[in-house]
Amino acid sequence: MKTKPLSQDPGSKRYAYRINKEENRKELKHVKIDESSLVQKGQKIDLPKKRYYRQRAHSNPFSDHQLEYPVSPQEMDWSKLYPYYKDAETGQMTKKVTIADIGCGFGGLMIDLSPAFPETLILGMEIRVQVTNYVEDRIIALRNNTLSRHGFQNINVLRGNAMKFLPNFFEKGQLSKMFFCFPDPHFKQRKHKARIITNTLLSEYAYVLKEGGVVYTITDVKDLHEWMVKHLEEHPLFERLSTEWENSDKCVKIMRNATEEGKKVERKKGDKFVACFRRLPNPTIL
Ligand SMILES: C[S@@+](CC[C@H](N)C(=O)[O-])C[C@H]1O[C@@H](n2cnc3c(N)ncnc32)[C@H](O)[C@@H]1O
Repeated sequence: MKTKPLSQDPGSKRYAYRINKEENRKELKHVKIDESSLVQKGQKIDLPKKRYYRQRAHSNPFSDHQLEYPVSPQEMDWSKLYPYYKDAETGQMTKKVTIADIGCGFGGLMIDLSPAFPETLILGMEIRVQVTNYVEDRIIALRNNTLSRHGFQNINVLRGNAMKFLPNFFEKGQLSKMFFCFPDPHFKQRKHKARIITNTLLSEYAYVLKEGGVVYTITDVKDLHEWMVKHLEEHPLFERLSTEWENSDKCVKIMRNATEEGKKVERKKGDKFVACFRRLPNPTIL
């Protein structure tokens, strides 16, 4: 007889934990947590525990996942993700997302970028369901636990496939920074097409990035680093930034140490290869 995975077995601890967190998430995901909300009154929300959100290491970016996405950026209701930035009178957002962490994993980068860019909206996009749920729960807890100083209102996560739907979420030239931290290496040659940096995808990234915007990449896999550098260098709308630039940029510093994968590499004393590229101006068409 086939046994149910732990996450679906009503008797398991993980099942109970997930149900409990899901109810909390449903209630708090889209609300502006403020002094009047129930969770206030000095109550802290525990940070989520990763072990209850386990799922497969990879999700096929070519599968037809059941993903929600807007038909165009104008249809996207950002106030659900950043309720703090919705103008109460006009109902309009006061800011747009300008930093994206592509394949954000467990969200460590956003959490460190949040106080470094307190006036900027930052979005993580992640394809795996349970990992996205973890980041949502982490942000709910952090927002609640730093209520008095309005902490972490400027970050959030979306479940989405960045290889398919970025132009549905972002207008042309909307982003100023895109991060690709420790992307899945897809080692085998026949899997290279699943890498998140390819010629075609770079044109989409160039579309959503503003002129002068920056693509940040970091990986511990030398072959992937060389692949990303090669494709970015070959693309007419990107130019590599110097090592001096990298050493003086605060995001590079954060990116080296903030992400969960980066911390793993650090513990194993592995290499970290960094490459950053500036989005060049569009050529004038004569
Ligand atoms: C190796 S992990 C790195 C996570 C994080 N950036 C870090 O450094 O800790 C790569 C992540 O990218 C996500 N991912 C892969 N392809 C994706 C896609 N097409 N769209 C969104 N996320 C994707 C994976 O689910 C995984 O969580």
